[in-house]
Amino acid sequence: MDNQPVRITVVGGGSWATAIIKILSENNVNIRWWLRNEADANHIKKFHHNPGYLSDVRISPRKVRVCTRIRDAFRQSEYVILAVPAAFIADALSPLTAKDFAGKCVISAIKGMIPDNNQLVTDWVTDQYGVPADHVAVIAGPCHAEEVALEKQSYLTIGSAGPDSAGAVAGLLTCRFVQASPLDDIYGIEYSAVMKNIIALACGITHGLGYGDNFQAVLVSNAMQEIKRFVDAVYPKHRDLSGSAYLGDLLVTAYSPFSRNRTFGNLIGRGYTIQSAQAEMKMIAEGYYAVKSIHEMNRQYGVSMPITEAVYQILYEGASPVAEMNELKGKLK
Ligand SMILES: NC(=O)C1=CN([C@@H]2O[C@H](COP(=O)(O)OP(=O)(O)OC[C@H]3O[C@@H](n4cnc5c(N)ncnc54)[C@H](OP(=O)(O)O)[C@@H]3O)[C@@H](O)[C@H]2O)C=CC1
Ligand SMILES: O=C(CO)COP(=O)(O)O
Repeated sequence: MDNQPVRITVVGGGSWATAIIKILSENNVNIRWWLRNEADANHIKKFHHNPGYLSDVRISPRKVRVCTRIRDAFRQSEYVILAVPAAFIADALSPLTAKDFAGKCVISAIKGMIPDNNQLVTDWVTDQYGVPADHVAVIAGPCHAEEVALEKQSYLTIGSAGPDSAGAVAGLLTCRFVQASPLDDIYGIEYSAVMKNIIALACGITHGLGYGDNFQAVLVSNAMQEIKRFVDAVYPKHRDLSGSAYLGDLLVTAYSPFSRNRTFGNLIGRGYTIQSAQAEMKMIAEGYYAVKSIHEMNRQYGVSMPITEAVYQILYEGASPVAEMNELKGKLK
């Protein structure tokens, strides 16, 4: 049996990248970890903790080599995991060419869209770097980095077009406290993951405005139908949206105090401006960017999406959260 460690590149220095490294490090791996910040990289090399995110997580120097030059991080790896918010991934990978990706399986852990052209990250990777579709996968499922840090039992779903690569990636991400399973609905999973962030913003906004659990339950059930309408219109396929990669991820993001999107929405509902909410939160709420992409995409599809539209109006058209949610109230059942 081949006992060589699996060689993996992880791109991103935030909470999800740190949590993924913790999961992977439970297995027989050799990780090259790229982060942009030189001071953070030096701190990790010296003290074996990420100073900015999940700083309780120990980074094993035996398994993880930290790099700030992305080409170094890509050298010799079999798998590349992308975990930088979608708005910054093009910038992070800009020194690379298709040659750097040759032969590698690329896995997006990003739950957002490329804002410049409203593209899914997996499609963008294929277009930009020529990675074949059967070498691309996504990491999905209801899983907050903070709970991974605490080793709380969690579940991930690995989506890919080809079941073989999803199975192999699921094996790498299964450990004492995480169970990962493959699923062959890469686009459905990816769009659902993008959209649940928008819904979590709506949950946060309404919570901030003083709406209660009764309203929230109706909001989330209507949201599930809204996600289904959109995903079925964009990528029709028989899929069971009650699975944990869809409904489970919507629930955890809509209700968990760890959610970046819910927290951002809550600040908006409490009267913060977008700039002050962004300044208050160190972390990135993907839904802020995604709602613009989905709104623009929906010009083509014309799907009824009252929740997404309300969030868009509040975040991009200066609509009052009170008035917008008052209007939404009448559209839910
Ligand atoms: N956190 C979670 O529980 C989960 C997150 N995800 C997804 O993972 C992705 C990453 O999110 P997450 O780790 O939470 O984000 P964080 O907010 O924790 O970290 C953001 C990361 O982005 C980097 N960054 C910020 N601005 C730029 C820039 N202009 N150029 C390059 N890098 C930049 C930050 O670097 P620096 O520190 O140097 O500023 C940091 O490494 C998102 O798509 C998210 O939806 C998915 C599942 C769970
Ligand atoms: O996707 C997530 C949990 O599954 C993380 O969501 P937030 O970015 O809102 O924290």
